[in-house]
Amino acid sequence: MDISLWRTLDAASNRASEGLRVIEDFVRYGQNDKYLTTELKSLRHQLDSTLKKLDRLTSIQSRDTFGDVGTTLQGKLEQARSNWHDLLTANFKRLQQALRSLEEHAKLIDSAAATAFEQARYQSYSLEKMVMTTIAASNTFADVAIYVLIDGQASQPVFESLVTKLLHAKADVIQLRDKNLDDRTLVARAQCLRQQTVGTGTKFIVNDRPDIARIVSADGVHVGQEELTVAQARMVLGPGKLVGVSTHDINQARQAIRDGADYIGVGPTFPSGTKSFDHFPGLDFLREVAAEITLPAFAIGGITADNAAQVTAAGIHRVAVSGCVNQARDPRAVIDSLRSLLAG
Ligand SMILES: Cc1ncc(COP(=O)(O)OP(=O)(O)O)c(N)n1
Ligand SMILES: Cc1ncsc1CCOP(=O)(O)O
Ligand SMILES: [Mg+2]
Repeated sequence: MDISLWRTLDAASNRASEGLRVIEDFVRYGQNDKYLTTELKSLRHQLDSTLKKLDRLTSIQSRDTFGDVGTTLQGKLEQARSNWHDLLTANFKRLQQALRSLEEHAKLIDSAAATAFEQARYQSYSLEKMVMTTIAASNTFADVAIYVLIDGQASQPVFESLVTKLLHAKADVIQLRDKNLDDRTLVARAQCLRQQTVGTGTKFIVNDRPDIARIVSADGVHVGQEELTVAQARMVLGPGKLVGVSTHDINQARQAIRDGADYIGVGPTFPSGTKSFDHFPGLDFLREVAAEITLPAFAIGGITADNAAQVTAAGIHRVAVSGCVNQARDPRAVIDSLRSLLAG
């Protein structure tokens, strides 16, 4: 066996492990994201077990750091990482390049190991998407706590007046959710909501209908478990838009992360006057999400200023509400009290 092959495998395996460690440390200590940390750790273990199968001792013995012509060739950008995006991108690249090098060189000695490196590389692409989307979404929703669902109301003027009140109350997100209006009226309401929200800082999401969200240039769409997938919604909406998905158990919440959703709705939490349910994942589900997921999560279902403290006690500090705001004589007062409860 050519010693230069072992030397290459040694260098590439160190590079892969180091890149992966940097990403894992960032997600673990910087983001406190248990789910993503677990996924990264599982890739690290998978990689370690493949490396162990290769002859590790021979590769360490073939190491020649002082004789490595590459140690003094440092790219100008290597010591410059201006933000989390650069840092993570550079380390995912390092990981993926090292895995490709391991794969190609392992082909010369161990085809099973080569296949395992290839699979690890594909997994790293998925992890990159999950990590980058989660961190970007956490930034996008950093100051977002109150998400209000409204229907199209009895007429356009009534609708406009409700939206005006919600904007004065500084609702962070308004979702247009109407299951009864015909498409043309729904588009008209959506256009009106777009005009009223543009430039206000309040995000505008359309429920169920990526097509309508696209027509009116909404900020995004919300889809349920039986509707278009996150990927299909993005295909319709185009790039740079938000896609949220409803989740009712922890596996759906994890899947939403793997699918690249920008946020999740978690619930139903309590019985709701807006929509009826016969199963309530409730506060236990909120606790599960809070314990392992940092993708922005909005508790939904029957939430009011009277029970919001239970939501925060479960570890969730964002809510999606309908009845308690829409039926209030003073929506602003409800939003203000929700906001202070969620901040506490
Ligand atoms: C923020 C948010 N979370 C959950 C839902 C519910 O969506 P879905 O399960 O598709 O049910 P419908 O709202 O379509 O009846 C939501 N709309 N928004
Ligand atoms: C659409 C939806 N999905 C789960 S609960 C719910 C309705 C939320 O409205 P409310 O805050 O009035 O319970
Ligand atoms: Mg839906």
